[in-house]
Amino acid sequence: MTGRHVRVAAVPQLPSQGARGPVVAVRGLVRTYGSGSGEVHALRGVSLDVEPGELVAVVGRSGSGKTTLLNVIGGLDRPTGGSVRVCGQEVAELDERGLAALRRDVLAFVFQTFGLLPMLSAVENVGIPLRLLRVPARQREARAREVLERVGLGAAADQRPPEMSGGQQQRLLLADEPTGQLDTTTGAEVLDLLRELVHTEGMTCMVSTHDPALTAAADRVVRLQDGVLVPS
Ligand SMILES: Nc1ncnc2c1ncn2[C@@H]1O[C@H](COP(=O)(O)OP(=O)(O)OP(=O)(O)O)[C@@H](O)[C@H]1O
Repeated sequence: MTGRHVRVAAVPQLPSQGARGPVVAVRGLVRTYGSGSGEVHALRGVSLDVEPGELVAVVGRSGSGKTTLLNVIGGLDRPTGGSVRVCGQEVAELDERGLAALRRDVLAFVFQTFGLLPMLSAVENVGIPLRLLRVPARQREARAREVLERVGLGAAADQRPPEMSGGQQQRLLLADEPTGQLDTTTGAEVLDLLRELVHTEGMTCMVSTHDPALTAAADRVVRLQDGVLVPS
């Protein structure tokens, strides 16, 4: 899978993040692609709650609907039926401005590699492709700083992307196979950072993964099979 693209729609008024109840409440979620003989039933009635501060791993075979589930929860894709509430807000009711506000204030996405990993500093993010090429750490950092200087971001090198500054509690991180294409060491680092965000900063996190180490670290594992949740 690849990160599919953002379609943004506006209820800028999001409910208070201090509100009680689950961060994510999914009910009878259906997502069907195409029509007629080409219909694909990616999600066929999924219901699920994610409580504040939980790290939930979504597992299942390739094509079982993991990415679709995260994309619909994050408002990157629209449901065909059912309901998704994030911090009490029905995501399908949000228009472009509302979804933009949701992303700014409540949730963050991590896609498979190469996207910005919100928990890493700018210099670490820029260094990811070099890391995958096994460029040694010092060289990697020097090159990443040079690139940031060149684009006028030298001063931001050690900052994390602002939307993840950690100032807010009860933020939702949706991560689609965050360790999918990383080597074991880098994958373990990302996993440590995820744990830290959830356990010390109180974030709520849903990850889709095929990675047993990530599954083992989760508070709860939910399994998708052909678009439905099955006992894991
Ligand atoms: N935009 C789309 N148009 C048509 N079919 C799609 C689209 N997005 C997903 N699908 C189909 O929906 C089903 C679920 O796909 P999805 O990417 O959610 O699975 P996944 O569990 O994330 O797989 P992977 O582990 O390979 O990432 C698959 O059959 C896929 O081909």
